[in-house]
Amino acid sequence: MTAQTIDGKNFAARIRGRVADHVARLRDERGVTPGLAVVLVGDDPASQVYVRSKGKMTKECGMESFEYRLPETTGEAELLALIAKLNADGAVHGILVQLPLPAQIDAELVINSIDPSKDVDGFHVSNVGRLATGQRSMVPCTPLGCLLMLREHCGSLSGLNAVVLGRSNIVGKPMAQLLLSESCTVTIAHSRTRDLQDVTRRADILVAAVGRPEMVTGDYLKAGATVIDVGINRVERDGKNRLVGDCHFDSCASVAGAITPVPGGVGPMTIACLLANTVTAYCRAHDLPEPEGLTA
Ligand SMILES: NC(=O)C1=CN([C@@H]2O[C@H](COP(=O)(O)OP(=O)(O)OC[C@H]3O[C@@H](n4cnc5c(N)ncnc54)[C@H](OP(=O)(O)O)[C@@H]3O)[C@@H](O)[C@H]2O)C=CC1
Ligand SMILES: Nc1nc(=O)c2c([nH]1)NC[C@@H]1CN(c3ccc(C(=O)N[C@@H](CCC(=O)O)C(=O)O)cc3)C=[N+]21
Ligand SMILES: [Mg+2]
Repeated sequence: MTAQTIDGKNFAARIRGRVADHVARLRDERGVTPGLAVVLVGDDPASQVYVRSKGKMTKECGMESFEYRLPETTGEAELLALIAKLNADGAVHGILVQLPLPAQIDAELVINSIDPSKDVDGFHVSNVGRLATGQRSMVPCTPLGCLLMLREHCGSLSGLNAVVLGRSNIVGKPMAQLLLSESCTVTIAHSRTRDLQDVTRRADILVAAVGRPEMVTGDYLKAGATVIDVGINRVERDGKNRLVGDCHFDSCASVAGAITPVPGGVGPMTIACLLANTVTAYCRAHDLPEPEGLTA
């Protein structure tokens, strides 16, 4: 038996199409254009790729893209001043500060200085708290993308056993919150979890976000499980640089019912959800109806 591949690339393109439709309607009916500001500090090559890709897709959806590239040596005060300016800018509806930040900058302080209503990453402590308490919030893009794929593939998630592998603030924890809101029975596993395979083998849904290339093999899975592979790991194989997930695709695909590939799975969905969040932020700021099916 071999698992169905969940095509995140195709799904993401459909989401961007719906975002573009919504943006076109805002322009035609109100003469307005949502704007997204992306701030990159330093010159990490992978971050540059993502930021370029985000800017390109923002424009393709008809929105305004504002890009800020600051040197690696940028001070905290300078970055805070830029964010204060973007918070006050009426043309900017979403603000994303690319992580990780250089060591001299306190990332927590910077994130919490973003106006929560413009925090399209959903990392501000106010959005984290609102998500955890079931209040309307901006939802982190990667977990939101995973949720949309799961809803599309599984329908109702109610009562399913979900195991989230990883407990980071940007993926694991918000993913667990979203699955809990869908009435899954949620287990969060991490590096101190004992008998990990016994835990993951109970999962109807497994979300892998560990940052360990191909760690999850078929032995970790219950037959027929739905596997969402968040991992983005650059490895050298046969002298070539390749991108692999946290799951060993072939061995997982022989046990799972469905699985997302890397590349072409969660990654493109993350960017699509960033664009969706920008439109959602615009609509909330102006008391307009938000796009349907693109929020948690
Ligand atoms: N597709 C996308 O859009 C995105 C992809 N990513 C990718 O997702 C992956 C995870 O990212 P992120 O959450 O930021 O990573 P972090 O490094 O912040 O967190 C990794 C988590 O995995 C746990 N872990 C590490 N090793 C093991 C192990 N051997 N067994 C069990 N648990 C383990 C850690 O446990 P502990 O807490 O105990 O240390 C930690 O909770 C990375 O590959 C990253 O590149 C990230 C963001 C977006
Ligand atoms: N403030 C902030 N918000 C983020 O959302 C954020 C961040 N910082 N820092 C880095 C991580 C990582 N991330 C990815 C987005 C898209 C792909 C993506 O599109 N991946 C393609 C492949 C791209 C390639 O070939 O490199 C794919 O999986 O198919 C991957 C990873 C967002 N992140
Ligand atoms: Mg830092």
